[in-house]
Amino acid sequence: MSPIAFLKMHGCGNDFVVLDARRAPLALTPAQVRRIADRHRGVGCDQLVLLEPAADADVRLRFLNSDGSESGACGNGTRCAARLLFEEGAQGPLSIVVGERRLVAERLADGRIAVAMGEPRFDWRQIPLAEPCDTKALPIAVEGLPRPVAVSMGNPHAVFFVRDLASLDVPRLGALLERHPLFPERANIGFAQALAPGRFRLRVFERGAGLTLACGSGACAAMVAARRLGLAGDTAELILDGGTLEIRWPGNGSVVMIGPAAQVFSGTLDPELLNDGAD
Ligand SMILES: N[C@@H](CCC[C@H](N)C(=O)O)C(=O)O
Repeated sequence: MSPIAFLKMHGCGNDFVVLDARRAPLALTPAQVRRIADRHRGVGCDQLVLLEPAADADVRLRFLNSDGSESGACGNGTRCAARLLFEEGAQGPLSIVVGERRLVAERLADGRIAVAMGEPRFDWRQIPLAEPCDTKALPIAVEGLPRPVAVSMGNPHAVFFVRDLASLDVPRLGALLERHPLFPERANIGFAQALAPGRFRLRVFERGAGLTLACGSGACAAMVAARRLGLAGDTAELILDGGTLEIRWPGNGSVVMIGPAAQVFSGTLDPELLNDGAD
């Protein structure tokens, strides 16, 4: 196998290995994904972003978590891929296909990327949940936490609104809740604290990647959940460990996420890293 070029990018510290499969198809096994994402023996990242050709859009994106699993959404990864296309000379707005969803990305005058992430879903089957229940207050009772809100942004999220985020052991609680029996496909677990009207502190334990510095779809889910509970208006600032995202959602239609996307370095993957006998 010949060396494969990659780009290292991040959005608010949520980091990605970006691989371009628009001209030559690239099929990676979960074990290969895990080796590339390994922070000691590979390049290291929270997710791999695969750019693929799309007949009726600018690009199709696939997102692979560091544990090798695939996700139907990744907000920060979408902004990074959009930035790459803009750097290549594409003129916005960009049409981006992710699974069944069609997203739209634009570059703002201040350099930030805005992505219309599609409509949030609230039906228990769409999250998905293991059984019918009120998605505004899931029947999960863990260590005195309030009941979480469930939202699908193309991937499953549960958001807990807490009083004191700093006092929570997010890695431990996240790992416990990601695999709660109510989530047949596991879930991304967000912990949000209201700081002021329209401002929230948020930490997300991501399905398949653990605690990350930022989760774009998690920020969208938290804002939508806050609005559903009457805790937010049409826009909110979500302050994550690695930076701030602005989220807009007027109560219907697509959720718009605005934030930075950065390029860090480029390189080539040694074919040995992709050798499935290398573990
Ligand atoms: N970091 C992402 C979300 C990546 C996928 C997620 N871990 C999942 O499995 O659904 C983001 O910025 O949205």
